Amino acid sequence: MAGAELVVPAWRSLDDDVRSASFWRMARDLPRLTGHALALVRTTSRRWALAVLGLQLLSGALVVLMMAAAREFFSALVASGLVVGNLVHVAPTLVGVGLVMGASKLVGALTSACRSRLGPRIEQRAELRLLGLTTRAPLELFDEPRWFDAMSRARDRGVSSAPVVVDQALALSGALVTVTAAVGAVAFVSPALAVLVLVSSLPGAWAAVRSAQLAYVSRRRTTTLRRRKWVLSDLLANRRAAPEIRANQLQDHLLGLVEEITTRDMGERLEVSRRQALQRFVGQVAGGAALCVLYLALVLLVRHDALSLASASAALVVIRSGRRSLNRAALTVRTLYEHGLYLADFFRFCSETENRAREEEDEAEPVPLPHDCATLALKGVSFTYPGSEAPSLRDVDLELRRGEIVALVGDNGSGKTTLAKLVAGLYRPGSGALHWDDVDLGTLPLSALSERVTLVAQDHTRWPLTARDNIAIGRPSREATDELVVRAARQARVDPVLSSLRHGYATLLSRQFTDGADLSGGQWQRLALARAFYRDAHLLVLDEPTASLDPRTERHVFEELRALAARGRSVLLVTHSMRMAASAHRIVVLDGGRLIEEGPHDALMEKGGKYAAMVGAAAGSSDGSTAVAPRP
Ligand SMILES: Nc1ncnc2c1ncn2[C@@H]1O[C@H](COP(=O)(O)OP(=O)(O)OP(=O)(O)O)[C@@H](O)[C@H]1O
Repeated sequence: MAGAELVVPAWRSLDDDVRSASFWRMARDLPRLTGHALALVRTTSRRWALAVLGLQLLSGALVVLMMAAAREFFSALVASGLVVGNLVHVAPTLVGVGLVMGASKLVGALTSACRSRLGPRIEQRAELRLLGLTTRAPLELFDEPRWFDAMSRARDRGVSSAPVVVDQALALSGALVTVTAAVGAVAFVSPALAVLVLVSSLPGAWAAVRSAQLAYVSRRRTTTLRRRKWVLSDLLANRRAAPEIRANQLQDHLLGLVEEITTRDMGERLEVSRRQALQRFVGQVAGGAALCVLYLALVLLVRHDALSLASASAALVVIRSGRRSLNRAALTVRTLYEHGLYLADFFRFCSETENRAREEEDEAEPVPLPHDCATLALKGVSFTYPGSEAPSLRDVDLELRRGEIVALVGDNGSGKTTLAKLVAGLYRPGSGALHWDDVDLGTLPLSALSERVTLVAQDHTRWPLTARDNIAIGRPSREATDELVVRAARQARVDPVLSSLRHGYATLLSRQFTDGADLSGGQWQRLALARAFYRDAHLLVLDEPTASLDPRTERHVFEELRALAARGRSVLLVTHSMRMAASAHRIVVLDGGRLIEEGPHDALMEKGGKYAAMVGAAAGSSDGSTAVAPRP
């Protein structure tokens, strides 16, 4: 593991963009990147953004006012000849300076307060937009590495960059207003001095940008390293991995790996700090020299009567704040550019995903699907996962009739889960068609079929919700009465377990939260079944729903399924349990993605083909699946 590299994420392709970005390139791209931030502001926090901009203009006006107030003050001071008795005449001008300074601080504080109102709103907006897309995107996109990578990038960096970009865009506009006001005020008394102010700030700005650039490039270089550390440290503190780590005494080995990685990361960070310190030093020396030149120019201007002493002193006050703002602007541009790239990436991902989802919906006409269905038929269905070469299903013809339990059996990888997912409306077939009676489902959105189906997936989710909600989310649109929830729990034989929890059905099923509880593997499986029973859909697609159940519960669940079938529901049951399969009305055998046998247990046993061989193998096994339950 130590030597293995994780896949380098695609977003590292931005490295070169950022590393090689000159100021001119940034200046060219910035309007486009900040445009994205404005789009977010428009739809979330327009009022606060306008308040910030208004306050920033006010702050610019205060800089000019400061110059005037400081000049008045220094003029009065010079006029007083620094005689103590005359100083009283200086007091009003000093009060003026104090008032402008106070107002300036107040406006600064208000600006920060308004800016801080924006970030959380924007982040929430971006996050909800992303999650809205990830939960609605067609499932096949999750099988496309390129899309998945873009999604991780948008989630990991895009969402958190959104508030940063908005904040930095506002910070930049504020800094530019201050710089313009300061340089304008200085230019009013001496244009040459204004040019000098700008030039003398360059070394500091250069050092700030280079330092940020260094940190960024180093962070990118160590991304893979840090991801490996996260993966490992997550496992070292993970509840599920904890028993295995202890039982197999993996502690020292795993800690050794983490130490190796963190040492490399630390070395890189120390090197960056060293180079940053050097750059800061060079910048400060050059900046100090430039400042000396500036002061010298001021002295010369005063000496040659090109500038009054009062104006020169006032200019000094304003120059300080102008230079500070210029340095801030340089840093802000850097951060804005970097995060702007992530945000642009986020928007690109969102619009591509929206287009893909729209294409999927557009292909389909909104023809209403009859509620009930006598036969769901698959006709010549083939399917290949995105990015795979070999098809997982080949030319499958199959009918699922109302009131029938069909067991789907076959070796590992024969295509059972894939077929179940197609029947559940999660994928469209690559070729062939699905018919809901005489409605071709290819003409409908996939969601039309999902509405009529319930799926218990092989790796069903253990929702960190209360026991009650774990069942009720089976159909969120229905009002979850106690009666309905408990009935579903009883059908899945999980009611006694849930009732005996500390807070009964209100117990949170996650040990990651205080007072939370956990269930055994089989109990979680019963809960997943309860959710399916609660959903009460026309067609139940169950992918190995009893793999973790004890034989008595398995038998009970099968009786429930039979009762559902008697009420006109259809059941597609993916199973490795020959006992369950034998009890189904019909058995379908898949092999290498092809349907090779189909019929009731007795007929298939008589045929002596693949199914009979599987039953024979199970009979010879010690997994307890030798006994074949009574057939319907
Ligand atoms: N998301 C995926 N992307 C690419 N190939 C996949 C994907 N899921 C499954 N496959 C491939 O499709 C084939 C059928 O897989 P499927 O999961 O349908 O088999 P299965 O019969 O349910 O197996 P098992 O009994 O082990 O659950 C396998 O070759 C598998 O490698």
